[in-house]
Amino acid sequence: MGEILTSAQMRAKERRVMQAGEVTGLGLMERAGQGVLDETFRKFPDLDKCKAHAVVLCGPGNNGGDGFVIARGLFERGWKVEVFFWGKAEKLSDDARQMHDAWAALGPIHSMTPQSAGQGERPTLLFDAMFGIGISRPIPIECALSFHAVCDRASGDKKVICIAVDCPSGVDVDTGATLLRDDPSRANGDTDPRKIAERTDLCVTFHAPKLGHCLAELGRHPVAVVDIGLDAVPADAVIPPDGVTRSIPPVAPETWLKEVTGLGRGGHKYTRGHALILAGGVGKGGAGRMAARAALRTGAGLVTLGVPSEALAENAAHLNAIMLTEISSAKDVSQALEDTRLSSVCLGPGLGVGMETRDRVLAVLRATASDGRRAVLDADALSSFADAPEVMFEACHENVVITPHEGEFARLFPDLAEKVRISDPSKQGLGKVEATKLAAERLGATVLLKGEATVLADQRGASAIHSALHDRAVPWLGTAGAGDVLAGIIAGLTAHQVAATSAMIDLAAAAVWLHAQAARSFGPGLIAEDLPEQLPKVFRECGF
Ligand SMILES: NC(=O)C1=CN([C@@H]2O[C@H](COP(=O)(O)OP(=O)(O)OC[C@H]3O[C@@H](n4cnc5c(N)ncnc54)[C@H](OP(=O)(O)O)[C@@H]3O)[C@@H](O)[C@H]2O)[C@H](O)CC1
Ligand SMILES: [K+]
Repeated sequence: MGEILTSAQMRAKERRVMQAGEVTGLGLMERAGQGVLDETFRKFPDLDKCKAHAVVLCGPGNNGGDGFVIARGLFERGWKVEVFFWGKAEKLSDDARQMHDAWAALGPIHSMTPQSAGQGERPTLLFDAMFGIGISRPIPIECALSFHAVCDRASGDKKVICIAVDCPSGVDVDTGATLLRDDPSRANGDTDPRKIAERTDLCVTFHAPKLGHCLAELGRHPVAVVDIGLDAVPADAVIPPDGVTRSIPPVAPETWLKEVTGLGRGGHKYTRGHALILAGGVGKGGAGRMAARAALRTGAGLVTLGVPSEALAENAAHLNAIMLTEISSAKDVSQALEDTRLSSVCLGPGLGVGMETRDRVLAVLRATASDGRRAVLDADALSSFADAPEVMFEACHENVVITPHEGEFARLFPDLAEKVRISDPSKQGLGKVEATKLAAERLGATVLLKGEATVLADQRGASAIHSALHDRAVPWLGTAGAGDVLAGIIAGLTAHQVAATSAMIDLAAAAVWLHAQAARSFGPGLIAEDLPEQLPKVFRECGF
C-alpha cells in the first residue's frame, strides 16, 4: 500500500467505497472486528489455543461497534468474554447498534464504570474499543480509569495484554498526540489518558496506517494493518495523490531506490556528478569531512571539500579520494560555483553560526537558483538564520532541501514548532506532518524534519514519513555526526546526473532510508564514521 492517511482521508475513502456499492458499513465493521482478532492471534499465537478470558471495552461510536464484533468472535472461539459499554444503546449508529444487539443475544453488556470494570479475575486480553478516529476531545476520565481497573484487577498476577482497536483511546490519529484536558492536575496517574497508549501491546488499524501511528510520540507498541476491502476503489479516485503521505520505505524498497536515485545504472565519474561540501575552520572540519565521505560512498563521481585557507593543511592530512579547495568567503563560494560541473552543494556541518555562514548560504542559493543544481542546508547553515528566517525563505528554491532536527526547526519556524506542542487540534494544535508541510510551503523547498519519525514535505504539498519505530527502531543512530552523514548522503544522491529528473523530496527520502539501513546493518556501537563505510553493504543487499 505505502500510503499513510489522515482520519479525514480514511473517512472519504470509506464513503467512496460504500457509495460505489462495493461494501456496506456493517460489512466493514464485521471485517474490522474479525481482523482485529486475526491479527491478535497472529501476534500471540499461543493465546488462540488457550480459550481464555477477555474483556472488551466498548465506546459510544463505531469503534465500540468493532468491539461488539470482537466480543462475538471471541465467544464463538470458546472464550469467556466480559463486555463493558460506555454510552447509550439508542444513540449508537445503525451499524454499531446491530452489532450491539447481536452481542446482547450472546452475553450481558455491563455499564462501564471503574468499579464494575475492576471486579473479577484479571483477563488474558483487554480490547480497547472505546474511541477510535472519531475522538474530538479528551476521553472521559471514567473510561481511562475503567481501562486501568481491568489491567489492575486484584485477582491474578499476569500482565493483561492490551489490544487497541484502530488506536489507543484518546490518541488523535492525525498527530499521534493524546488529547489532554486543559487542567493538567486532572491528568495524573491513571486519569492521564497517555497511560492507555503506554500500556498498549498491539494496535490494529484498518486499511492503512494513519499519520499518528507512524509518529507515535507515546507508547512503543507495534501497529498491524488489516485489509477491510477498501481497495475496491483506487486511492486517487478519492484523494489527490499529493495529499497522501507516503510511507518510507515503500513496499519494494530496492526497486523504489533504483527508480528514484538511478543508482546502479552505468556512467562515468562525470555523469555521477560532482558534490561540493563546505567545511569549517581549523579543528572544526570533522563534520564536513564525514559529509564528504558519505557523498563519495553514495556514488557521487567526484567530491570536493571547500575549507578556509588556514584549515587546508589539517584537511589535506585526512583526505585521499576527496579533493580539497580553498573557500574562505562567500565570494569564494560564488566563484567556485561558476564551475557548473559542480552539481550539488552541501553546507552547514561544522561551519559555525553567524553572518559569515549566512552569506555563504545566500551565495549558494543565488548560484543554484535557476540552473537545476541541488543544495543541502543543514546544522549551522540553518541556525545562522534564527534571527531572520525570512531572508532564507526569500532565497530558497525548489532544488533546496533543509535538514533540521527539532531544535533547528523551532529556530526557523517558531510559530509552527509551538503549535506542535499543543495537543488539541481545536486549539490550533498541529501535527508534525502538517507543521512540516506548512514549513515547506513557506520555504518554497523541501523540509526534512529529523527524528525517530523523520517527516519530509515539499513546496507542492507532497509528504512522506520514515518511521524508525517498533521493528525498525535504531536508537544507536542518535550519535554525534550522524546528521552530517545524512546531509552528505543527500549531496551524493543529488549530484548524480541520472537523478536530475527525480523530485528533491524523493531523493531526500531515499537518503533517509539508506542512512537508517546503514545504521541497522551495523547495529549497536555505531559511530557516525561507520555509516558511510556500511553503505557498500547496503547497496549490495539492494542488488546494485
Ligand atoms: N473505514 C473506517 O474507518 C472504519 C471504521 N470503523 C471503526 O469506526 C471508528 C470510527 O467511528 P466513529 O463513530 O466515527 O468514532 P469513534 O467510535 O471513534 O467515536 C465517536 C463517538 O464518540 C463520541 N466522542 C468522541 N470523543 C468523545 C469524548 N472525548 N468523550 C465522549 N464522547 C466522545 C462521539 O460523540 P460526539 O459528541 O463527538 O459526536 C461519538 O459518539 C474507527 O476508529 C473504527 O474503529 C468501522 O467499524 C470499520 C470501518
Ligand atoms: K480504541
